[in-house]
Amino acid sequence: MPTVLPRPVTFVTGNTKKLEEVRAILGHSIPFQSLKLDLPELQGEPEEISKEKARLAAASVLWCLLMLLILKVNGPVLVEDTCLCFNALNGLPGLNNILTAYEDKSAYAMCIFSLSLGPNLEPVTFLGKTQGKIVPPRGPTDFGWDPIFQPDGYEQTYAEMPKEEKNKISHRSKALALVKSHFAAADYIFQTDGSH
Ligand SMILES: O=P(O)(O)OP(=O)(O)OP(=O)(O)OC[C@H]1O[C@@H](n2cnc3c(O)ncnc32)[C@H](O)[C@@H]1O
Ligand SMILES: [Mg+2]
Repeated sequence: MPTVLPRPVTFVTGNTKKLEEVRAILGHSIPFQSLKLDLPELQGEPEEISKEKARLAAASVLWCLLMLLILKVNGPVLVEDTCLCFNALNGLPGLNNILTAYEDKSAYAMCIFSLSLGPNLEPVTFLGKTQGKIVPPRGPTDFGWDPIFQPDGYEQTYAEMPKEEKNKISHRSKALALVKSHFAAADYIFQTDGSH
């Protein structure tokens, strides 16, 4: 039985840069709209989010928020949480300068999308990771920690790369590839009134 979705997928974020990337990566692959809302930071104290597991647990708190958003949006909702995790600090997201004390500068960028299709349906999560290392900042400073993250196999930081290049290899694009396959495989029908 196909699942009928009454609206396009609403991506909720307070971060314009994130939205730009999601838009560019998704293109027209799924019916999509956005809602700018400052989502509460759900992680709590930094120590609590030091482990990937805890991060995933935080995602379950996010599920509750998703339910509220679904009622607000009255359709499928997609949200995303990102972190830059340092291997020397056991996956702890945190300040670049802490790392100067460690020889191991390896890190990974991680993105977790949560998709909720309706109040009675279990949310689905999609995780994308890109391995790299922390370097002294290089490139434009308009998006978070992009200047200090250099992905493995590249001489440029995320910030120095052309956007299309980052969007090909990023944590976000890997997670969104899973979102796209999910939609390609699922039996969803988007209801439209023909006006768009
Ligand atoms: O409303 P939301 O979607 O939560 O937006 P946010 O800005 O709070 O985003 P996160 O909590 O997911 O991200 C934590 C920080 O990481 C930054 N960030 C997220 N994705 C990034 C990326 O691809 N490159 C660099 N910095 C990024 C972002 O600017 C935040 O300062
Ligand atoms: Mg946030």
